[in-house]
Amino acid sequence: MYQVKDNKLVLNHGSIEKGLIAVASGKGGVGKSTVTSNLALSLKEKGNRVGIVDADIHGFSIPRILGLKEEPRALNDKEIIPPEVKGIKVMSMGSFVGENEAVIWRAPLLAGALQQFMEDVHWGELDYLLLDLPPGTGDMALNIMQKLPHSELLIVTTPQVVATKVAGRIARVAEKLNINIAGVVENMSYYKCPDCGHKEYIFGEGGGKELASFLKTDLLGQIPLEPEIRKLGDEGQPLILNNPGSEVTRVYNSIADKIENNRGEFDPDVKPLFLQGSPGGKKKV
Ligand SMILES: Nc1ncnc2c1ncn2[C@@H]1O[C@H](COP(=O)(O)OP(=O)(O)OP(=O)(O)O)[C@@H](O)[C@H]1O
Repeated sequence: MYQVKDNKLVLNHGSIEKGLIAVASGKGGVGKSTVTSNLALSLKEKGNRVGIVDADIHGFSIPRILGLKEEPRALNDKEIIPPEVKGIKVMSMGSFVGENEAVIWRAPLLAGALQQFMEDVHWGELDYLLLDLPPGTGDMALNIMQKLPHSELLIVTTPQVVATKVAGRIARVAEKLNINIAGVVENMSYYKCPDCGHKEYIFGEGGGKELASFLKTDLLGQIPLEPEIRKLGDEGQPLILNNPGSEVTRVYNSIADKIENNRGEFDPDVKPLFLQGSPGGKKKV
């Protein structure tokens, strides 16, 4: 699917220079796609070239959140031009798999589509490619991680104990596959009263921190529960572009900074095709 050369992932029609980040969650609905979209924009605002693969076959939400209307364009039967929205190149499985197609049929399609996305899409030179994984530890998320051993796992969870427990499971799967963990993002951490500033921990407190310490990784940030995130997400206007001075934007920018600073090197000895027991794909430097 790609080769590692000069500390880059070299694709047929492009390259990934800094990171292939797989965004995962144990449970659905914790805000994985919202985090993927806003983080992609924050990385882009810092001058990075960013692409997203929406592989969440249970609900393709990236196009809605980013306000993407355009479809990918086929140059011929082997080359695809990805649509671009707000400076981000996006390929969504939704363009290839019917909304009403049964999930059981989608799994094999997903594996084929992912390969096609990596091999046939004209990504050009990217700094980051973010993958919005299907929620949970099911075959689909596993399959993607196996095929992309140079990816790093970014885990999104709410502070709820049950959510962090399930998120922990996917991290352990990643560990078995020797996939590096980029860190944990806690979403919907608290609601701050706009009048008095009091913080209400609606989904409990401390889950993200606990999960990060259990996985020996970093808690990269805690994103508040903010009605504007939902509203703007539904309108295709992600919050960080619309409210650059907000606390939420500040948290996203700080997560993006940490990702930039923790950048490792792609290990050329790891081959893209999964081999049991092969070492992790990105060395920390
Ligand atoms: N911090 C937040 N504050 C308020 N609403 C949020 C926040 N994060 C996400 N949401 C909202 O929660 C809902 C679920 O978010 P999203 O679709 O990103 O979740 P998901 O984990 O990708 O879901 P799934 O993978 O199950 O499709 C959306 O309506 C989104 O706008």
